[in-house]
Amino acid sequence: MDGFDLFRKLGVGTKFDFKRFKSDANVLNLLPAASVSKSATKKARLDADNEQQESDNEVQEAPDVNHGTEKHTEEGDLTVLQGLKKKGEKQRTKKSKQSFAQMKQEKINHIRNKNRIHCFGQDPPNPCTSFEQLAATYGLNPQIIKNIASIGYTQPTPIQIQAIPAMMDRREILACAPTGSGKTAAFLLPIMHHLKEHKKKGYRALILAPTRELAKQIYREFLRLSEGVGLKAHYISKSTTEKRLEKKYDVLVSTPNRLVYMLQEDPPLINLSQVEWLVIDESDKLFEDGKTGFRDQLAKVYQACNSNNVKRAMFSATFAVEVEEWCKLNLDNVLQVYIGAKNSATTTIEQELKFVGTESGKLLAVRDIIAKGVQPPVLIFVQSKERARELFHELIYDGMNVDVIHSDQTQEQRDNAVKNFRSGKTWILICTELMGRGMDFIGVNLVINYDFPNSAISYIHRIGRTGRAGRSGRAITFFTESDSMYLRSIARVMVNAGCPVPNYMLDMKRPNKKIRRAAKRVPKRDRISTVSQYDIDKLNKKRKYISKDKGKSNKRAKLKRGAEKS
Ligand SMILES: Nc1ncnc2c1ncn2[C@@H]1O[C@H](COP(=O)(O)OP(=O)(O)OP(=O)(O)O)[C@@H](O)[C@H]1O
Repeated sequence: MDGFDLFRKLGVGTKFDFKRFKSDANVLNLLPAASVSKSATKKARLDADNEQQESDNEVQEAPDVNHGTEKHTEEGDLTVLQGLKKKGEKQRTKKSKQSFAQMKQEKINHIRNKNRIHCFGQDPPNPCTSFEQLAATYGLNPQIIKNIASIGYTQPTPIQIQAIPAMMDRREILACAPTGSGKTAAFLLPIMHHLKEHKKKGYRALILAPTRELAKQIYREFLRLSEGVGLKAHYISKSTTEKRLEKKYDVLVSTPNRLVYMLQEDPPLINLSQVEWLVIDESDKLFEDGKTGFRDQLAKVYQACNSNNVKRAMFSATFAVEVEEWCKLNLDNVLQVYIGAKNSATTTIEQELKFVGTESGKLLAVRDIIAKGVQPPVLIFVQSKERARELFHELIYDGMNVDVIHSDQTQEQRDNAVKNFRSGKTWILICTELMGRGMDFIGVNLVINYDFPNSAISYIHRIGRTGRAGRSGRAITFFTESDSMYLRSIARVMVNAGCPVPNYMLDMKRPNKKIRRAAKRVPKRDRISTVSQYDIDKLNKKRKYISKDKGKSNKRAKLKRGAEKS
């Protein structure tokens, strides 16, 4: 066994620093030969450089390479070594860069998979998994980071992880994430970052929401997150009509209706030409046509936001194909961010369907649920303001701590209803679709769909008032035979969220187009009353008869008086 063989045996699994132990290598005849093949040279070079990432085999192979027959001078060998080193260094840098990029991408993919983040669009920015990382990467104001911490947000939610970096990069986005998953902060934080400080330029960001209550809630969240930053936000209430207010604020939160009214005044009461960010919350709702939607109003607002550099962001818990198509056509290099499956309910909600037979069965069922004990606050959804009033009268008569909110009330009444429910003064709030979207009442434990929702989308939003921000919640949906044709779509939402549903509901035939269209209209239902519909009809008939009779006797009396006068 010669010196080389001995070296080979002992050197298995070790790395040899040729530079440091050059004289030893020389003695053992281990220095590389100039005539070795290209690949062999590369291996030798990598070993010589004591590269950490090299495999043991390669190290083992190195002496073979050096086992040349040619004799060299020490200087010549050194030159070769240096040349090899330079070449190898480049390759190594390239290789390590590649493997670093690959590792980084794997990490990013892992973060996205773990948080069920799906991105569509060119070059999605890297997700940021902590608020500190946002500060480090984008220079988010430390005061905002402080505010986030004092509110109690310890880490970003999945939509915040991906949508905040996107908006920080000034990307136009379409974002869909489940109810209660923190979409509001996802768009407010980047806006605050871009606007930086108060400027007397007029509104630089506009946020639209379908209801005044939601607009006010977003405004309040903005105040909380931007405290001490100096930015000024304004929420348009009915009384705001003064143009001079404009320069005082940086951010405007409004409903489309109110804004369009102000834009259409002559001269317009508001100027939106400075708007840099336009955020549409509940975008699928605002894109709806007709009486319940805001599509026309939205078009007018777009026209008014006529700055060249306006960026748009759409957020909602539910997805509509029309919105996606519009965004693809009209937004610049749009990035679509979806969390989880599209149009799915939050998985922290325990969902239940309850067959109640008839309309009167609903009243019995709701009384029964409450009598068995519920943990307030509780929200009860009905399909119309008339029914909200009717149910309210029934439950208040039972002595329950209940209130009602609907669009026929004054703004003050509505504000009080929300305030009392938020503060815990009211335990049960009866509401219409008005409260269905976006409202964030902390800790709603139970949502009762007294009237069956007329779409899966409406269902997802209604039940999404509970189980927010990772909390658990419960939703009970009453149904009668007349609701059976819409059962299938709700049952599917439930199954997708992991809730048990009887098979027959899933096997039901999909209603045809005509029925689906009809389903969009509010179905006619019997009055909500302890007195049966039969008795109500009988009572109404009797009332009619009495009033007719009264009319007759009044006529007779008049004639009698006339006769007496003459
Ligand atoms: N990072 C966070 N950590 C903890 N809680 C958060 C975080 N971000 C937001 N929240 C809280 O989560 C709740 C829901 O947030 P938000 O109202 O923005 O939900 P949303 O996704 O807009 O829901 P919806 O679709 O119903 O409008 C709020 O109470 C909010 O304060």
